[in-house]
Amino acid sequence: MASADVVQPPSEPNNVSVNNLTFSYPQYNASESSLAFEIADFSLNLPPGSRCLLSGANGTGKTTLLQVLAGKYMVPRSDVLVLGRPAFHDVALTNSGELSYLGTAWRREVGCAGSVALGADIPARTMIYGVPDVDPERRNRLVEMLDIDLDWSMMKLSDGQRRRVQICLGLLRPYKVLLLDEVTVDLDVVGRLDLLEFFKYECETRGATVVYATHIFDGLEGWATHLAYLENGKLKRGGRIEQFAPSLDPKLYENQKRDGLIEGDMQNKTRLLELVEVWLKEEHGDRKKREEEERLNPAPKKKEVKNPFGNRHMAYYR
Ligand SMILES: Nc1ncnc2c1ncn2[C@@H]1O[C@H](COP(=O)(O)OP(=O)(O)OP(=O)(O)O)[C@@H](O)[C@H]1O
Repeated sequence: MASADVVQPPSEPNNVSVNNLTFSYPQYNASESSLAFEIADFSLNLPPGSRCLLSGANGTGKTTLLQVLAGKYMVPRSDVLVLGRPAFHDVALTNSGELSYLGTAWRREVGCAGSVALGADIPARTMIYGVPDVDPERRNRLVEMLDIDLDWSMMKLSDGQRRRVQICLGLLRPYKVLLLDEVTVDLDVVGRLDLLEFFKYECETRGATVVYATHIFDGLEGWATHLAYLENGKLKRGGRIEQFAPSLDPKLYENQKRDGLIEGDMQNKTRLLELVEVWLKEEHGDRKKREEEERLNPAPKKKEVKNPFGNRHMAYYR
């Protein structure tokens, strides 16, 4: 057999693959500002089982990136692949539940079962049991873990209780890629840590991948396997977490915990937080300097060229 005919077993594909992605909002008119927001030349690969912390200052593009990964905006097919398939073009990814996105606007988007409004006077049971094709064991586990009382009236819930029901609805089907845009913010500490533990279990046992954008670092030490730090739409730092500090390796963390080398969680929580805090402060200083330079030497106004093919390469000339 000629060597060209030898079929090599395919290497395990990444669950998420972002390849030189460039994206700007379609309606954005860059002629209004020299500080046009754009995700630029962004690449990131996340293998099965990975848990990626998406971090960066306010307005650096975390939500935008998650929404592009979720297939909410059209980008060229090869730029964003989820499970090897184009996130925008392959609608079966979201329809099947293989790709799941839980964002801040999600309250409104999926906060209903059929025609029942989220705030209606119906029990949580109706909402949760209204989702078809769900493994009853998984449903029971989620209801228990999220400490949901199935008799709760959806009309009388606190923000945190309503959020628990919503998270449950979003996790009922076993996703392969889960995109989280700070959905744990309303949860109490125990609820949040239980949920993080559940995600970790799902990644380790089912090879799922989670991308989690958050400003809350409690409990992330020993949880995240990857880190993506964004600065103004660019991936400033990204990759396996231990490359930023060997002590952040989740396996090392587990071993140290087992051997009693980690005294209390507080010491741990600060390592990751301290790392990102330094980057945020650096970025803040750089931005102030840049803004001052731009104030002293304003750039000439740019003129927009209409691009009939969408938003990928917004072209401008002076
Ligand atoms: N629909 C939109 N149209 C145009 N510009 C937008 C839109 N949504 C967000 N932006 C802009 O894109 C940039 C990135 O916003 P994004 O919400 O992705 O940041 P973020 O990192 O998630 O911020 P935060 O940490 O505050 O949640 C901001 O400058 C924002 O003003």
